[in-house]
Amino acid sequence: MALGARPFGRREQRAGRPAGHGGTRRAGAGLSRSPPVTAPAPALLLRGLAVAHGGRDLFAGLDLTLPAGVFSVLLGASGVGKTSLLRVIAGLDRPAAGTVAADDGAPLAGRMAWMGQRDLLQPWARVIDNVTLGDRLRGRRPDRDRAAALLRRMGLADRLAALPAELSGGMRQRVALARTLYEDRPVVLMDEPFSALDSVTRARMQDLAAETLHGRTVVLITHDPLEACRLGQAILLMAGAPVCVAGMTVPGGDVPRPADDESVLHAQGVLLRRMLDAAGP
Ligand SMILES: Nc1ncnc2c1ncn2[C@@H]1O[C@H](COP(=O)(O)OP(=O)(O)OP(=O)(O)O)[C@@H](O)[C@H]1O
Repeated sequence: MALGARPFGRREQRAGRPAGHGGTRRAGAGLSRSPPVTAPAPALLLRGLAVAHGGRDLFAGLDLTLPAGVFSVLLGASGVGKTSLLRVIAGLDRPAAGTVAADDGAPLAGRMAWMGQRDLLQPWARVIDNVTLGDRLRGRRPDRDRAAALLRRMGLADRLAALPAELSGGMRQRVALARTLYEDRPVVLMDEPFSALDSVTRARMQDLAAETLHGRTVVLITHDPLEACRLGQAILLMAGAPVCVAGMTVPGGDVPRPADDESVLHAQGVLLRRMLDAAGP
């Protein structure tokens, strides 16, 4: 299947089905400290976003809709601003202008889980306690059985009592992924969540994430076109300064798509070509 793309443009690139308009919310409210919820996942409405670092405009008047209940995958060259955008969506950074809102009009605070590039594991806490850390911070009783089940599915059944310093980089990343999935939020923001994993483990964790996060609004940053084509239900390529976003046509089929599917392999090739073109000579 051909992978098309709309031309780069600074204004809205709508990815996925239309969504009703809700109230606006200024980013900066911070990530959740409230109890986990299992609730309908909203679309994310980014309107007029402006972000600058060191006198350079990363975003200027960026409008983007991230559709409800599906995986949106962000790709783009190193330094283009993917993490900066995700941090603004998360409310960790405040944009110079613009808003991030849910299309259902309810506040996003309390509905998001965040997995950054750094695993942020607490060095003194054992693996299972790192996974349930959010519950303990909120004064809730941790569900250790659920945490252990997640860790077992991640191949870490024999590491529940280990300290982070006793783990490999890939193991640490899986613990951080388990912590993110454990939070059970309708909106999940993940910055290169599989980057430290070998190919087999990566494919397995992609499968697990697709299954566990089915129906959630997921925004996932990756440098890997195959990952984008396996998981993406909206695939967004960022380029330029200020950033333009191009919505790519996604391969057909449910996610996770098989890595050896002909349409996935074709789409991966087309996407890589687009990334090379966007990077310039
Ligand atoms: N807190 C900050 N202060 C100053 N400059 C920053 C800050 N955060 C990011 N930048 C700059 O903004 C630009 C975009 O950074 P960002 O981390 O968003 O890129 P990225 O696309 O996620 O890159 P990568 O793929 O390498 O993770 C870079 O030039 C970076 O140096």
